[in-house]
Amino acid sequence: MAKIPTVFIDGEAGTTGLQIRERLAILPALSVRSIDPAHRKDPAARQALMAEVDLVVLCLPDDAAKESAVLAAELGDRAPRIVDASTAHRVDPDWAYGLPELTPDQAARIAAAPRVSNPGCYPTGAILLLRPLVEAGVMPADYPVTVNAVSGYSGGGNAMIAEYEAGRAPDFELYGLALNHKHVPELQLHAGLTRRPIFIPSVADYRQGMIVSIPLHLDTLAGRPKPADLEALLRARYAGSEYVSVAPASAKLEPEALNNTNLLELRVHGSEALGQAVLTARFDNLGKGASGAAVQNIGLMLGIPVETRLPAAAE
Ligand SMILES: NC(=O)C1=CN([C@@H]2O[C@H](COP(=O)(O)OP(=O)(O)OC[C@H]3O[C@@H](n4cnc5c(N)ncnc54)[C@H](OP(=O)(O)O)[C@@H]3O)[C@@H](O)[C@H]2O)C=CC1
Ligand SMILES: CC(=O)N[C@@H](CCC(=O)OP(=O)(O)O)C(=O)O
Repeated sequence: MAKIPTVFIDGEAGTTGLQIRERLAILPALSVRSIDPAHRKDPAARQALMAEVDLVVLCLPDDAAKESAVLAAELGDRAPRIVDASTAHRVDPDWAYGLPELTPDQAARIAAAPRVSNPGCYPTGAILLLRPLVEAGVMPADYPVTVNAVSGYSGGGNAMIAEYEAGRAPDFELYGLALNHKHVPELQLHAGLTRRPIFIPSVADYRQGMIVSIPLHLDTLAGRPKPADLEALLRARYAGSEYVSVAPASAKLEPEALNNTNLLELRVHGSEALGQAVLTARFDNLGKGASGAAVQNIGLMLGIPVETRLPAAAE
């Protein structure tokens, strides 16, 4: 009988790690190996476990993720394949960008890659909206893009969750107003933009769920498209996609509808008469924005079927 692949989640006790663990625990096609909690921050213990598994998932702060990638590389022939959930390697050309829907051949690239960098939650939505427009020539690569977004507080990991759940955080706030959010470089690179986009995230007092939105003046795009043309372009691009779909425009949109799934909905709202549109992406920041996406990538890399929804949501 073929050996069942083994996976070690480095950072298993964190927000992203726990959710990946829950999703992987129900899969018969792989086996999760856990580290002794007393040694979970010990580099030698982590490296020893890495040497015994086929794949390691890094659910760590950036510096610790960089350290783990070095620990894995030191193993040479015994190095496991890696999925990194942190920001550390998302614009590194030696790592495959873990967004299978990025281009028609990206899923195959991920399946063959030794090292995969899981995308940031906000860029996942923005790139899926923007890249098809840039590739089609409708949006010039130097277009002055603005991306607005709202996230549930789980996006900030254990520390932010504790602040919100203790009632010490505001109901809603904008942040990243110095315009230097850590997601801008990967958003720009993988959307195919030559001009740095403006990105304004916000966080509100609900646990999880995200909306990314991008306003457009249609007369500034090539060919002066109507909202329906943009919608048709996105529909054609994601036809047949298991997780990404194009939904009808709506007057209102709330961020929690896709929680605990790996689904992502794109919409083109707008008015032909006004020559204006707003593109939106709705998804779970912990699902397609993090753990669901990581499990999707693990399935591609190990060539096994996976359940990307949380077990509680999969019934
Ligand atoms: N939350 C989200 O929506 C998303 C998060 N990510 C990324 O995933 C990664 C993890 O984030 P998240 O799960 O939110 O963060 P958390 O703070 O919830 O979890 C991080 C975990 O890593 C542990 N840890 C810290 N340093 C080390 C170390 N040196 N060795 C081993 N373990 C260590 C922490 O332990 P302790 O708490 O004891 O320090 C904690 O258990 C980050 O890079 C984040 O940017 C990516 C996409 C979305
Ligand atoms: C609400 C909140 O604080 N969100 C986080 C992003 C969460 C995330 O996805 O970041 P990574 O994928 O890069 O780890 C932030 O803005 O820093």
